Amino acid sequence: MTPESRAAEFDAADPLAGYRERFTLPEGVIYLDGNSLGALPKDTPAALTRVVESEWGEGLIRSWNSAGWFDMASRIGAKIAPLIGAAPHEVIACDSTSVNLFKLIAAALQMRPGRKVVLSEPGNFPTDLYMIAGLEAQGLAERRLADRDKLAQALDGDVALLMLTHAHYKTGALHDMVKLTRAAHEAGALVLWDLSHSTGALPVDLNGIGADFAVGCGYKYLCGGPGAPAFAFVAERHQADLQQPLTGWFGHAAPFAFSDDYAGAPGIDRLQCGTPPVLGLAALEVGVDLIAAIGVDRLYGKSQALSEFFLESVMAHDVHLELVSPPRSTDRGSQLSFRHPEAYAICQALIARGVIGDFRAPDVLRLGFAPAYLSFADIAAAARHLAEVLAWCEWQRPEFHQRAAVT
Ligand SMILES: Cc1ncc(COP(=O)(O)O)c(C=O)c1O
Ligand SMILES: Nc1c(O)cccc1C(=O)C[C@H](N)C(=O)O
Repeated sequence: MTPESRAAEFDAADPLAGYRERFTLPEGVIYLDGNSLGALPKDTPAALTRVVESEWGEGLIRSWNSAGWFDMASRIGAKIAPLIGAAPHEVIACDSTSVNLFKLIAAALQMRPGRKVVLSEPGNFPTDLYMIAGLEAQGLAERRLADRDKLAQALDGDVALLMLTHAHYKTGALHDMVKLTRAAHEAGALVLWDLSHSTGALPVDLNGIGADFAVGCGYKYLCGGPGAPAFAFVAERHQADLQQPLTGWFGHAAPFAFSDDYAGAPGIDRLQCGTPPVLGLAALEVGVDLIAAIGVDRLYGKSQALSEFFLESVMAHDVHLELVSPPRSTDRGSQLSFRHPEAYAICQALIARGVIGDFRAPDVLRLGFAPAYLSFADIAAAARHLAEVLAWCEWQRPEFHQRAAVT
């Protein structure tokens, strides 16, 4: 049986197959980069048009109240909450992941006086490490990096915060959230999870594991669009004492009292800073609604099946690439990464064939399997394209070696 005929059987039995129609996917494109920028939900343009033409155009400033603009950040946060095992009042959609990291690292440091170390791992997503560096330059933090198998040992009495990305951006390798959260708490440290590559693709149970803080992107599996607002989670038990450093007026308990003195809002709203980006939030809400309607457990099941089927299909074509993702689907996020010295050119050759994956320096070809809109036929076709690119050394063509600014 060819991968294509197996794919036809899988697609026929796939309960999520119908959701593909809810997304705009260009003809001739197999999109394996939904882990970087999620596809466009078909309902998004109309939702944005409504917000622009009716709420902004007609409602003008009245729409802050009449169209619910004031509550959007917490309303969308509450919709993200069940995807990550949080209570509705523990999540807010705001700012970028980088900015939310800054706020929560600083808040955590303040909650652990006498401790300055923020522990993470080398090779974590750069912005996570850079945000620690920024606080280090202010004299507020001390960065400590330990390889993933040595993290538990590195948790000593100086560590204020353990900060890790659940699904690694490059390899997809998952951390054991339960074990590491427990180890950090036993050492008296707090824990901040970056869920950028998990949210909307695999289930996470923040309250079940007793996590303190979390952040994540809105533009990946949540399909909120380029530059979509991110989200932040603060466990209820920390909300009353949380002091975040970006004390803008939208995080004030009474912004329209216009007082000279800052007083943080009582709950998760304290994490807000300036005026929320209403258009970005409007697009994010459509993506979150759609992903929540499909259900994260079903998405996870399909994501595992897609990546397993991709591996099976490339093997059927006798392709042998070095897999840098964990071989078992239960140990990885919704992606597969392969190492090859010519990974960049291979990625470009695939893009020229309409298979959009991405390259992560220096030598990783990363293929994301966003389960909401990919079919098994896509996977079979992508595997065949990869096999042909390699067999025909298509990547050797000089045009595939010219590097673009954004990869
Ligand atoms: C793990 C992780 N954290 C953070 C980010 C980015 O954060 P921001 O939205 O601030 O660019 C990304 C991707 O860009 C990511 O993969
Ligand atoms: N946020 C991105 C951007 O503005 C341009 C290009 C890529 C991105 C990404 O999201 C990269 C992504 N976080 C990654 O895992 O590599």
